[in-house]
Amino acid sequence: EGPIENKTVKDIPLEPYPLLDLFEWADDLDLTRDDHRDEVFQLLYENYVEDADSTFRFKYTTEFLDWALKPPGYKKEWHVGVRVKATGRLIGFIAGTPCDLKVREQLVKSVEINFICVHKKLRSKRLAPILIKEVTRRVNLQGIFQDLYTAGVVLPSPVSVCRYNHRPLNWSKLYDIGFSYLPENATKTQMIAKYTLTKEGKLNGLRRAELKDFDQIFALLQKFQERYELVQDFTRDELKHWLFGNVDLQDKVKVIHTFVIEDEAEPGKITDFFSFYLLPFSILDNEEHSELGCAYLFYYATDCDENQAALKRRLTDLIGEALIIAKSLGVDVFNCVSCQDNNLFLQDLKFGQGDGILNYYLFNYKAKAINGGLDSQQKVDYDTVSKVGVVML
Ligand SMILES: Cc1c(C(=O)c2nccn2C)oc2cccc(OCCCNCc3cccnc3)c12
Repeated sequence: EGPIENKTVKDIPLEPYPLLDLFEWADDLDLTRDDHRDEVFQLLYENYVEDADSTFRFKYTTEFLDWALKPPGYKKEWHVGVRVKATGRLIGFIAGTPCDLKVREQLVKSVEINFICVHKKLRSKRLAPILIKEVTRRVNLQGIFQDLYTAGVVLPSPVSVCRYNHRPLNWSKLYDIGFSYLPENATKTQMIAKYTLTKEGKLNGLRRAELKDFDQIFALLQKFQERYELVQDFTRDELKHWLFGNVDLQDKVKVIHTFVIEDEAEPGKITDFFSFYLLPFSILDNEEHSELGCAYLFYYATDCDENQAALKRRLTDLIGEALIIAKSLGVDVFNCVSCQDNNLFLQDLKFGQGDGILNYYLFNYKAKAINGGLDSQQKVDYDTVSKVGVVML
């Protein structure tokens, strides 16, 4: 296992990749400027569609982009844009963000590539491969030669494959918009009852995380993720950003929500934490509903280290709390991927398997395949846990 091609910075072209004559690189792009951030927002909002039949489109907030695109150590050169020369209009974008990895204990300095987007009207111009080459060139110039990215499409040799899972929180709305179906042997009342949550969870000591908890959260996650073969090697500042984001944001526009369990027997001691981020979808063709509230499970950890059965019970209770909180925030569906130890709680918490597959790619690094929690038919294997600890946005 290791890098495939050992390039050095001096092999890397200093000039940007050539573009078709009517385009130019947006070298001035600076996402600390509201006008530039809003241009990226607009491009993604109108052209970055997740589901195949264009029923839904990600409903970005600028707060989401600020959080996702500007973690500690980010480089503005890695926010790569393409403009139409004649009009200055932004029509292409791709982002790289710092993401040091550990692949089976090997430290791999890498960058996470995300948000690749080309304007709908310019899809056939082979711009996407040039965007990937250009952001890779700029990352290489900084001495980083490995990239991590995920895609629904199958490209040569993913390092891991995971599956989407969905937990309805507002079943009747998901049914109305055609996302959830009514099984033959069930009535709508029964389906609504199936997904109804209790008002309170089971765990005492649950509260929102505060910055004073951070040291314990950091230590808890470092220890917890020793069980995985692919993890992000967070600095303290990075994890603080990913779990607390802009601490001064009101709950209403907060993107990232992090909670802790404080040990009743030992006040001040944090035994568990979990987090999820909110990223709604616009519903494109439904007069009754215009938006779908989505929460995505993010990082979590527990100090429960007895046996698999105890861990299963603990994680089920912990993420069960996340469902109740997400529901109280108006979320309609709680999403997670078959990574981390998620397979332990998917069934008991009534997650359904999605038809979305998430391939993890590690560019320019040869690694034996890492268990993504799926069986040979790429269905969730509820009897195994994945060895993937990295949660991609
Ligand atoms: C996307 C997504 C969906 C849906 O498409 C969906 N759920 C309900 C209705 N729909 C149509 O369901 C998931 C389940 C697990 C992980 C997921 O996504 C994992 C990756 C999420 N990426 C979000 C993101 C991050 C950065 C930039 N843009 C988008 C998803």
